[in-house]
Amino acid sequence: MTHWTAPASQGPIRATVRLPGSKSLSARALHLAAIASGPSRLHGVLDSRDTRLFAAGLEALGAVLSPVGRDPLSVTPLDGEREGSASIDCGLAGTVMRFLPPLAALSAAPARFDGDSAARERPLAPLLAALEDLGARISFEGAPGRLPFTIRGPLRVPECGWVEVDAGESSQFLSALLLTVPLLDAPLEVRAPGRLVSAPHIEMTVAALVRRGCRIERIAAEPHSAWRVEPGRPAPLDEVIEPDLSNAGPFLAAAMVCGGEVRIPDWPEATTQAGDAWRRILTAMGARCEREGAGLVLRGPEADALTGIDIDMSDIGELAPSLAAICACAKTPSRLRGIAHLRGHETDRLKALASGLRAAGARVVEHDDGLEIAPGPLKPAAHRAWGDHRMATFAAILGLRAPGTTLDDVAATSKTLPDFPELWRACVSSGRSA
Ligand SMILES: O=C(O)C1=C[C@@H](OP(=O)(O)O)[C@@H](O)[C@H](O)C1
Ligand SMILES: C=C(OP(=O)(O)O)C(=O)O
Repeated sequence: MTHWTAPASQGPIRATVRLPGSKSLSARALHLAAIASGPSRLHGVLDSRDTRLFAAGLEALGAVLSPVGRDPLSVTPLDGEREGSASIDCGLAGTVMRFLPPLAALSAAPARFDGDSAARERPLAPLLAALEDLGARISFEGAPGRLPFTIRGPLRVPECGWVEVDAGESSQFLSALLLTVPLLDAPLEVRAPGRLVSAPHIEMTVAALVRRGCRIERIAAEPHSAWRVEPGRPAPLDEVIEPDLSNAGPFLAAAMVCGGEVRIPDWPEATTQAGDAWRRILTAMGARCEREGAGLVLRGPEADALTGIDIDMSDIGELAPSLAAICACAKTPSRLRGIAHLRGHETDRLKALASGLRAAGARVVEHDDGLEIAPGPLKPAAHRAWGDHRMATFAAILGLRAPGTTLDDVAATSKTLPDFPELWRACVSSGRSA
C-alpha cells in the first residue's frame, strides 16, 4: 500500500500528456501474436501489471516473449501440444482471467488459474460454462465458476456447430472465445444472446482478428448476436499499439475541473477504443475538443460552465469512475446509466463510487445499474482504492478541487499506468507555471 496525498489544483492546467499503450489493444496484440503462424514484433505495448501478467501467462502456455518493457517486443508463438501443467497468476486482470483459459484449454495438460483475493470475486462462470460446452473439464477449488480453478482440454467444435455465451456481465467472455476459437479445426458459430455490454471492446476484438487475416463474420445482431469463425491461425503482424484513451480520462478531467488545456499526442483518427468517447462526452459537458496535428487538445470550460450529463454508459463502462469525479465538480446534477456490470469490475465500482462521492460532499443515489450525482461543495476525504486503478485516479481528480484529499494506495494505478503519480504531479503543477 502506498499512501498518497493528492496534489490540489495550482490554477488552470497547461499540460501535454504522452500516454503509454492501450491495455486492451496490448492484450489482444500479445494474444494473437502468441497463436499466430509466425513471429511478430509489437511496438508500444503497455508495460504495466496487467500486461506483464498477460505475457507471463502466455509464456506459461508455451509462447516465447521478450520482456514487457522492451520495444519492440518480439513474440514467438506457441507451437504443438503443451506438455506438463501450467500455473497462471491473473492478478486482478480481467483480460488475463478471461482471455487465457480458452487458450490453456487447447491442450489436455492442466492449467491452474488464480489471482488476487479480489479476483476471486470477479465473474467468470458464463465463459467457463461455454468452455465446458466445447469439451473443457474444470475443477474449482472454492466456489464454482470462480478462481481458483484448473482447466484441461482439448477444446473441440461440438456437433451442433455452435456455442453460446452470456456476455451481459462482461464483454470479455465473448472476446475470450473469439480470440481462441480460430485455432479449432472446424468452423464455429459463437452466439451471445441478450444484451451486450462494452460493444467497442467486442469490435476491437473482431477488428484485431480481421487485421490478421482471420475469417470472422457477424451473422446476427442484438438481441441474438452471433459470429461465425472459420478455422485458421492468425497471420503474424508487426503492430504499433495506440495510446490508452481510457487512461487519458483523468488528465482530460484535470482540464475539465481546473480549466486550461490538455494535449494528448497521437490520439488516433479512427479507433475501436472506448476512450475515444471522451471527445463527445466532455464536449457535451462544456469543453472544446479539437484535433491538433496528430493529437487532441481539450480546452476545459470556463469557471461555472461545467455542466452535468445524463448518459447511458453500457458501451463505455470503464470511463465511469473518471466521469463520476468530473460530475461531482459540475454545476448541475448527472445520471450515469446502464452500468450494472461495473459491480463485477476490479471492485464493486458503483458502491465504491457512491461512497467516495458522498465522502467528497456530493449527494448520490445508487441504483442497481448506475448513479445519480448531485454536486455539493467539495471537501477533502480519505479515499480507498480497493486495488482498483480507476478508483485511485477518481480520488486524484477529486483531490484537485479538495486540498487535503488522500488515497490509501496510489500503487493500484500500476495495473495499467505505473507512472501515474509522476505524470499526474507534472500535469497538476503545470497550473502553477502557466
Ligand atoms: O476486453 C477488454 O479489453 C475490456 C473490456 C471491458 O470489460 P467489461 O465488458 O467486463 O466491462 C472493459 O471494461 C475492460 O476494461 C477491458
Ligand atoms: C474493468 C477494467 O479492467 P479489467 O480488464 O481487469 O476488466 C478496467 O480497466 O476498467
